[in-house]
Formats: sequence, C-alpha cells, structure tokens
Amino acid sequence: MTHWTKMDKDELERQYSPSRWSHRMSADDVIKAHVKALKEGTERARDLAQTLLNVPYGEGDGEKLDVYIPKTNTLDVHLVVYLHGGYWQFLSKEESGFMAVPLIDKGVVVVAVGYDIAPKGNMDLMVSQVRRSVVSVVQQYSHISGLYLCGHSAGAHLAAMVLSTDWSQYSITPQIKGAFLVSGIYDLQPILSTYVNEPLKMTEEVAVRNSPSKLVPQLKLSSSSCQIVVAVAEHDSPEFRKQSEEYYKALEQSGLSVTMEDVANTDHFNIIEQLVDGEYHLTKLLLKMMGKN
Ligand SMILES: N[C@@H](CC(=O)c1ccccc1NC=O)C(=O)O
Repeated sequence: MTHWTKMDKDELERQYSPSRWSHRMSADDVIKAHVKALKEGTERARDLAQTLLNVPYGEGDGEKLDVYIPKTNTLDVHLVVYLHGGYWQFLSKEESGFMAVPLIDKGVVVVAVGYDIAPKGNMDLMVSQVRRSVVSVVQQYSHISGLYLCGHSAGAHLAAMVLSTDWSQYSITPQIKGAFLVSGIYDLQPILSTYVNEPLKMTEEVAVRNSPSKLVPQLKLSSSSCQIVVAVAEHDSPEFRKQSEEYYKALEQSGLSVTMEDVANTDHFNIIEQLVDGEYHLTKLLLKMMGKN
C-alpha cells in the first residue's frame, strides 16, 4: 500500500473520510444513521439507568460528564469511561451513553465524557480534558473494582492519549485495567493537510506531541498492566486499518498486553453502534475482560 507521504491531497482525504467506505449506505446516509443510532441508544440507556447528568470534572463549560448507574445493586462494580468520536469536531456526550444499555444489566457503571470539540477546543485542550475527566472519575468512584476505557475513532485517539499520560503532574495515578480502542487514529500527521485539520488548525508540532504512536514508551511506563484491545472495522479505509495495525504492532513489540480485533462485517460506524447490543462480539469481549460473562 502507498505510504501516506506519497498520497496526493485527494487520496488522503478519501482515506480519511470514513463515511465513503461503508458498504451499507451512501456517505451522507451512513453519518445520518450513525447519529440516529447513537441518539436512540443513549435515550434507551437514560430510561434504563439511574443517571447523573452534567457532572462537572473541571471549571470549563464543556467539562462535564454523564454517569449511567445500574438500578440494581451489585458487588464488584466495574466502570467504563467512554470517549466519543467525531473527528474532534462532531458529536457530544449527549449521544454517547448508548453502550450503557447492555452493561448496566451486568452491574457496570458507564461514564460518557464531554469535551470541547473544535473550533471551540483544540487538540491540547481536548487531551487535557479527557485526562482530567478520568482523574475526576477515579476520585469520585474510588470504591470500584475496575476502571476501563473505551473510545471510538477520535475518541480512541483520546483514550490512547490517556493511557500515555505522565501522571506525575496530576493528583493521582489512575489504574486502568482495560482499554478498547475502536477504529482510532494514532498518528495525527497524515491528517494535517486534510479537511479534518481545518477546524483543528494543528501545527506539525501539535500533531506530533499528541500522537499516541510517538508516545509508546510513555504508555509502557504509565499503563504497563492495562489490557489493550485495538479494534478495527473490516470496512474501515486501508489507511485507518493501517493506523490500527501499526499501533497494535508497536504496543505488542514493547511487551504490552494487547490484542488486535479485526471485526468482520462492520464499517467505521456500526463497529461502535452495535455496542448497544449485548450479543455483539465487542460487547461480549468487554464483559469477558471484566469477568462478567
Ligand atoms: N467526514 C467524516 C465525518 C465523520 O467522520 C463523522 C461525522 C459525523 C459524526 C461522526 C463522524 N465520525 C466518526 O465518528 C466522514 O467521512 O465520515
């Protein structure tokens, strides 16, 4: 496959337009259906769970999170922090509670984190926000038996940045047991010259310091006992698939506990939408990691 540095702008933009690669629908329709599925799933979760909405984790307006709590008490409570996708410029926590639907049944708490998407937020701020949100969750829920992270697309990038945090500047060091990185981007350099960067306005320096692919040694220091799943859709674009494969290999070579999941019959969007279903492969894998199968 052609290396991204050898691609012209059109080809790079095609590779980094996930909606153009769906085998199910047109580009416009797959995005509309995605937002609809996430919204409907989140509504269901809000009906099923006890919720704490708009809990602040910082001073900023956008620094709020939603907590989905099982209605029935269980021992051994695990907690999943979900970081939404949308190319750091779309979506919000308001449509990001959907994965609580099958998890609250099993006594798992789900936290959907809000962060300031572009153009309001920039990359450094978003990374700082998701890091602080995890610290805040650990401080609030110190009694939980396991902390997990899940992120989709841009949210998988942010989750990888959380795993790569030097926590010495923070009040605590979160112990993250597992992380599901779904259809993520781990090297930001290829998107610098594309439409994706128009609202983000990243310079090369910003892209490099916020690329998980460059921070594997820090991840190894901070998250050595974290079980990491790098998941990618069969119908993600070749560049997206390569991003996941290369990040997986880098983690594997540094001796981390990591597995690669190439999820058959999925595209960039339904690979995450289906977490609303308890029988979906990735849902089962997540429950199994928590010992809840
Ligand atoms: N231009 C992008 C748009 C995109 O990624 C997106 C748009 C709305 C909501 C979510 C999106 N992406 C991933 O979650 C695409 O081609 O899919």
